[in-house]
Amino acid sequence: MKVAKFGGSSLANGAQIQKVIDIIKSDSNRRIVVVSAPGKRKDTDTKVTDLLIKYCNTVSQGEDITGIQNKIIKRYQAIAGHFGLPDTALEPIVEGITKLATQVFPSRAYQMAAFKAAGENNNAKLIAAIFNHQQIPAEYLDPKTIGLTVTDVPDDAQILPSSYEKLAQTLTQRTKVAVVPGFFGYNTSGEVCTFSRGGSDVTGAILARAVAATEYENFTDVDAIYAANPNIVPNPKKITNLTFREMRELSYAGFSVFHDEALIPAIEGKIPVVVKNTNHPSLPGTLISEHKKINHDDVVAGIASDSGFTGIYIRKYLMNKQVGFTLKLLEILAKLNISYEHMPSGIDDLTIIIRSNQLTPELETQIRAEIESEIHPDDFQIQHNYTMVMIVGEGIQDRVGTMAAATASIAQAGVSIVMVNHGASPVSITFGIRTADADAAVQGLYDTFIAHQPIEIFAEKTF
Ligand SMILES: Nc1ncnc2c1ncn2[C@@H]1O[C@H](COP(=O)(O)OP(=O)(O)O)[C@@H](O)[C@H]1O
Ligand SMILES: N[C@@H](CC(=O)OP(=O)(O)O)C(=O)O
Repeated sequence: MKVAKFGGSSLANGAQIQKVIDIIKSDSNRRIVVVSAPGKRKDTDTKVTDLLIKYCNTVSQGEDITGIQNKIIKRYQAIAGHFGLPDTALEPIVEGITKLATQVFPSRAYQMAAFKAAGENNNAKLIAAIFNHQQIPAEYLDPKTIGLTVTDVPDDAQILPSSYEKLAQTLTQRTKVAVVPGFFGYNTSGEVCTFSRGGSDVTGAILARAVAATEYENFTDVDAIYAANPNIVPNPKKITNLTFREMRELSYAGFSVFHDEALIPAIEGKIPVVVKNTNHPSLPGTLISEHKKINHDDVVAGIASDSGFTGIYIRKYLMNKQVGFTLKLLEILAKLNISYEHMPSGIDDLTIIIRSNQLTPELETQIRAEIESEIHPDDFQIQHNYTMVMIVGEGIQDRVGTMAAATASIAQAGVSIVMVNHGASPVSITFGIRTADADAAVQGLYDTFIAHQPIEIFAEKTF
């Protein structure tokens, strides 16, 4: 059995959904279909999820909702119209979207989650109706009915491991194609909680693990995963094969084509993931699996970059002799509910790198005050606008000369490196770069490691 997830770009209008129908018809193993909300029809368009966020804000502010409500309903109407669906098929969708405005929620965060989730939920209902209309026996399945229970975090939920058993029971041995909305589940009290943005990939991976699928197919709008973001490097090379570890690092560091958290269920269940193009489904795409054949000339599989990081820099002489120093620092962050991403350290210096979106000006003031009073640093700075640039490849750690080639190529691009994290992961090296310089660094690394392979590797050394 295969689980096929279709992203917003594959479901943006009737013509795209026709391609989805053809894909489902062409392989009877595709039994579970996970759908996103309708995405952008062209660059200047707005995703339905973003329209729903606006809708929720308009409701909260007590403003006139007619315009935004109609805009959302029209997206579904246009799709239904393309397939000549009867009005009765659209009624529950119109009702669902209209009802949101008057529903009462335990808090603003749950309200926003329910609005966002309505994008995928109504699309799944509509697509199940279209499948049936096109003689594909299909049924819409609510994440609540199938047992997709998640942690109680309205906009960044995680699957509860105990869900897998119920999901396996409810999803296997169905005679019809199951159409499941991506992006959300329910907490144990029955409230909608979404995954983070792009999280329909996560739903697909969870269901694939639950049913021990032979493959998790992730259909999108590119022929493969490229060795660098095509919005940064023109015409990058396609990647045929990646390991789970490589993909996890690349998606964490900015390969937005596949959600980084979606790798976890795939890794746990050893489910091969294939990223394919809905517009060219006969192309092989990129296979992500536990192992891959290592080509010794390919030191680096991909180069990713992600902006939006902040460094908290601390210098404290004899930090290395102080028992519990780092613990004290991390306790301050934990108390303020801040998680960290990286923590490179020297003898007297330490930088904690966090996602900038966790900070508010008030929190920053609080961090400053707590660190000054608890730690008494000799120097202390909060530095914004970091971008993490990462080179990723199996065996990178063991190839003598990789770091030298990487730093030389960043230098040749005229970029200075603010931070390096090498050795923590056996498959990646991370460079902290000023955001204004990040694209130049990515291009430089791409030219060295991907465009002009093979690079000179002096030897391979393992422990
Ligand atoms: N390394 C990469 N390879 C391929 N696509 C990438 C890469 N990095 C970023 N992307 C972007 O990811 C997009 C696909 O992801 P997304 O927009 O979330 O699709 P979907 O709507 O199918 O979920 C591509 O159109 C591309 O712009
Ligand atoms: N619609 C949600 C979830 C998602 O995964 O969408 P997409 O498949 O279009 O990236 C979002 O925009 O975040």
